[in-house]
Amino acid sequence: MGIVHLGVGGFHRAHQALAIDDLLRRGEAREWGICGVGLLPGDAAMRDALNSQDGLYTLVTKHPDGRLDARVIGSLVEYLFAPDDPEAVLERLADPATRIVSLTITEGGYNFDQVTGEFDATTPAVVADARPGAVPTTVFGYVVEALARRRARGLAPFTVMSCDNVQGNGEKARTVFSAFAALRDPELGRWVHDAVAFPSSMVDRITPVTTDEDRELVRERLGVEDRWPVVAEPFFQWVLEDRFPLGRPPFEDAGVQLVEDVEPYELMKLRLLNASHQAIAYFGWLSGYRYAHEAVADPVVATFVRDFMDREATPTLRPVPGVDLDAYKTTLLERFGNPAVRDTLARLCAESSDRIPKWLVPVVREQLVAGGEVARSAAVVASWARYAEGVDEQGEPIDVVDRLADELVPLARSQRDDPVAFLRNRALFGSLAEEPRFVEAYLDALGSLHRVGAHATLEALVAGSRRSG
Ligand SMILES: NC(=O)c1ccc[n+]([C@@H]2O[C@H](COP(=O)([O-])OP(=O)(O)OC[C@H]3O[C@@H](n4cnc5c(N)ncnc54)[C@H](O)[C@@H]3O)[C@@H](O)[C@H]2O)c1
Ligand SMILES: O=P(O)(O)OC[C@@H](O)[C@@H](O)[C@H](O)[C@H](O)CO
Repeated sequence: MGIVHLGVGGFHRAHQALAIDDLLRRGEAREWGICGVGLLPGDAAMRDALNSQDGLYTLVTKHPDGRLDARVIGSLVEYLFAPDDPEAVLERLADPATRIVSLTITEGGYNFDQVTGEFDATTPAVVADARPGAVPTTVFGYVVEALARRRARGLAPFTVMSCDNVQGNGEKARTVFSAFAALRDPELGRWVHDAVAFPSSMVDRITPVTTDEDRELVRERLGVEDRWPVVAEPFFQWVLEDRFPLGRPPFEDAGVQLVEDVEPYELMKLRLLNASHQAIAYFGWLSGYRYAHEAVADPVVATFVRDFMDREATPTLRPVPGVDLDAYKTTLLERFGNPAVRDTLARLCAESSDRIPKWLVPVVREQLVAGGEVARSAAVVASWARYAEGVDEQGEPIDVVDRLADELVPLARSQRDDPVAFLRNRALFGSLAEEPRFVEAYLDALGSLHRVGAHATLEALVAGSRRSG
């Protein structure tokens, strides 16, 4: 087992585990099987599912015309649930056979301040993990204790490969893991910073949450009783920096693009795909849709999203080697529109406070500096603020799933009297509430959302774009 993966959710099982499975089938990655690890209490369900079926599961690829491909993935050779036996996880990480530790721990998992980009050392679980002799509970505690053990044993550090939708995910991982290590010991912090490789990557495959219908589909069509299959769209992309001092699987044989500089690809993906998901999510929900494909089948939503991509996101990108951006954007809308995938707007609306600041706010900042357009980005932020009120346009409750919900919902409700209230949250938006051009567009959109609702607001924005050419 050469890889330990932390955060075995849907995405890892549809992406990296597939790539390794491809290589194993070709006989090319025998020493690169994956040990999956779950760190959070909620991962007990994955432990039970995977361990009851020898780590095997079904990956179902859903094509837009309704065709399905299904295969059993066998690259997860072991699964450890860390709360059951923290020491077993630490020793698996410290084992000389472990050469890569990969991560899909979500954007929030990196625990950094959204404005300064610095590691947040005040989180209670982090404070606890930094104490001498602590039994870890966080990703920081596990990875850094394992690195410290390797160092003490004269073993080279493993490579930490982040596969999360965080810009500069490798560098960000270096920042947060070395900052945590420095809390334990400044010298250890310097060593983690300098001696550990943190390649960055761009990863892409829309992987919705598995539903009971998916389980039923696997049972009916394939005759397989699978406790936790995973479903995904056909599209697969992985662009990776080739910095693996202890070696790596021959990823290129599994369709991975190995490049010197992943940043142009990351910016393209996070600002065109993920930020557009945010553009679809709240406006879509408030307009009465529940699935991404339903929302983009509405020409007003699709035109708004394409205008956002063309006029606000694209001007902030760098040239992307070998990519025709126009075709990329057209393909994105086709992917969002795949009716078979049934990606829920609820998934896209969750954990907004970890997504909007990371994907959309950087677009706004760059557009403000360059004198570019910001009206659509401002409207997306306003649509989140309206959604965060927790009540829809019919007076029905909205389940706001966000680690900051307790703080954000009252703030959003107060904006009926104080319209800039939500935007003044500096931890999320920095100084955006002091940018007159942005604030004007934001207040226009929020006022319109309150007066005429989400769909009419989008119609006006789209019509405004046509008038201004
Ligand atoms: N689903 C997709 O379409 C997709 C596509 C590309 C990239 N990704 C990346 O993968 C991440 C996970 O997506 P998913 O669909 O697998 O989600 P998921 O909910 O199925 O799984 C998330 C996993 O991350 C773990 N996790 C969450 N917070 C953590 C924390 N603070 N510390 C340690 N572990 C933590 C959970 O325990 C779980 O194992 C996304 O946040 C994104 O960065 C997802
Ligand atoms: O999973 P998250 O939190 O990074 O974001 C939600 C979606 O935008 C995301 O999962 C996309 O579906 C994915 O990034 C496509 O590759």
